[in-house]
Amino acid sequence: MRVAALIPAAGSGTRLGLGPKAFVEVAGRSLLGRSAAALAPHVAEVLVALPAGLDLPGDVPARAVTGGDTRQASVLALLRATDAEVVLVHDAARPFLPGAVVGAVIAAAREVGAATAALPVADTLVRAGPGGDCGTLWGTLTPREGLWAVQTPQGFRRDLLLAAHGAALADGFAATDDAGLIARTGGAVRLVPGDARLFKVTTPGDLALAQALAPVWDAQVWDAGGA
Ligand SMILES: Nc1ccn([C@@H]2O[C@H](COP(=O)(O)OP(=O)(O)OP(=O)(O)O)[C@@H](O)[C@H]2O)c(=O)n1
Ligand SMILES: C[C@](O)(CO)[C@H](O)COP(=O)(O)O
Repeated sequence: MRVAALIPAAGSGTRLGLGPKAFVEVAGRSLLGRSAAALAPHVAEVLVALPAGLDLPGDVPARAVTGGDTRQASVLALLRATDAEVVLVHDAARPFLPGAVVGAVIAAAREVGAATAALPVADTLVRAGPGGDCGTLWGTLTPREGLWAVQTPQGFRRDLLLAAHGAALADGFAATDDAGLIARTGGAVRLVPGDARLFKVTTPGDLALAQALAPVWDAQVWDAGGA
């Protein structure tokens, strides 16, 4: 089965505040360039959704489409631009992607039809109510067992994901990720162990962390196994 990597990279990076986030560089390489380079060895083609009017950086070996107003719309544009049987959706904003995670997600997507990298939640989760800067503690979500933090890549049989996007479009339903759209249609999604280094660069604090990690990552001091 032919596998394509789909990279939504059309976000504006509002929370980071440095312009279109996929183009922000960490240790001399854009977030998008890092994500695309990690995926390329595992797939037949790489497709990227970009903000309207922007071109791919020269060092990104990929085909570009124009993204939409939301991540979900950008992924749908990517899905419509490929005929690969299996697609791997990965945020440009997650630049440190171990090859072992890519391989595991592809294998699970082939077997089950849908899969996502995820990590078990290790912190206590609370719901905030009004009051103060962050609110006051409203309640603790228990039990913590069974709660996972979802990462990307997420892998799917393309026909399943297209159908799930079609159903969401028809209902005006918005999800924060593609696995959620599959689950909403009643489809099974396999959770595959992700990696702590696969964090999403969302805030200035995340960017500082990425800048600290990049030299070690680039020196390949760590193996590509899960963490
Ligand atoms: N209309 C959009 C919005 C987001 N994305 C992509 O989806 C991924 C995850 O989104 P996020 O981290 O929220 O990025 P931004 O939308 O750029 O960030 P912000 O919400 O802070 O503006 C990113 O690779 C982003 O480029 C996209 O392709 N199209
Ligand atoms: C897809 C995702 O990265 C999984 O955790 C996440 O839902 C994206 O959320 P964002 O608010 O669009 O960054």
